[in-house]
Amino acid sequence: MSTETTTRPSADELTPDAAPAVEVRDLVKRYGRSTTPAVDGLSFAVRRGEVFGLLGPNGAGKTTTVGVLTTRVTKTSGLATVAGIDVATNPVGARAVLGVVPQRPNLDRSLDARGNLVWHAAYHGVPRAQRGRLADELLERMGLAEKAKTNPDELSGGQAQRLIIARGLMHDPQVLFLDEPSTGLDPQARLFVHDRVTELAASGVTVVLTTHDMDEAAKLADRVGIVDHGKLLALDTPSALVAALPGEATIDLTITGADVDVLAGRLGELRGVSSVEDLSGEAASATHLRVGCDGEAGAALPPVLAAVADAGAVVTQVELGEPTLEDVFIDLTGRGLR
Ligand SMILES: Nc1ncnc2c1ncn2[C@@H]1O[C@H](COP(=O)(O)OP(=O)(O)OP(=O)(O)O)[C@@H](O)[C@H]1O
Repeated sequence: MSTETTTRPSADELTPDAAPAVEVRDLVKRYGRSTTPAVDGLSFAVRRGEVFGLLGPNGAGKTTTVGVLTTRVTKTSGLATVAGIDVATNPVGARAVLGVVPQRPNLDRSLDARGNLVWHAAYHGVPRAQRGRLADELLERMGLAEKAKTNPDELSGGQAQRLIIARGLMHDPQVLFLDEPSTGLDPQARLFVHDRVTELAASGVTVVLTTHDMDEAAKLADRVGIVDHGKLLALDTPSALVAALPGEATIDLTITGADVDVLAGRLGELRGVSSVEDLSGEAASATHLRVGCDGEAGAALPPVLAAVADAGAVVTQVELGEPTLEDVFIDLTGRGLR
């Protein structure tokens, strides 16, 4: 009987430079006497320089996974590495290469904004001569230069969040973990944080973010992993996940003046059209047709509109329905509230 061999070296055998930015393998976390594990055999790897989104409903195990990776939570079993460093056997080494922006603000209220940054740098062994300069640079980058001497209690939620991101960057981490970075932010602050994330990734920092915001994930993440009940359900680029979704793009048409059966028949024969449904209510004065498309709704739209015009009908409303990452999320994790 042959023994099974693996050709791929494990992260702990790789030199730190060649290892993935983050790897979890068969990770399990069981809290206390809980019968169901919060993380249940999770495996995934994040490439260097990637923005990786970890998505999942409430209680899916995202924060726990990030907690293990950032050395705040002790794993039950499995492997978790950051930049090739095993976080369980070398937590100090791991903390030197990672930055954390936690879900709940945890600024030191006995220090002002700049003091929080400088103290964090000192904790991480950044030379004294560099701390002040770095703090000023990051306050500037995060739009907080005016708030250097402000106590965290007097910052708005969005300003505090930006300060926490600055703090996470003070020791020049290779991997930055952002747990729901834009929850509670106004649209400007959210955009600002998004721009900083994109900038960080461009400068070579790997970013792992958890979010409930599907638009944020689709916009920022190179790849996303969808987890539920502590298990990985899917992992791919947002566009590949959407493309693999069973379901289709749709064109909803509201029209008047057509023989619906004839029109539906003609539409059904068009290339790119996979289905035609009559959704008109019995008492409706206009006809509502839903046209299912093989590819993108935008590509099927011109021939559909031409066929409607040929049938002598008038279109009063058109709506394109493209599947989104949110549809993928709901498809995989269901509609039930946790
Ligand atoms: N300190 C803890 N002690 C016991 N159980 C915990 C603890 N922290 C989390 N859990 C449980 O572990 C499971 C996963 O929680 P976790 O916070 O990792 O989920 P999440 O995906 O981050 O959720 P959310 O999106 O709501 O932040 C949940 O069932 C939660 O109740």
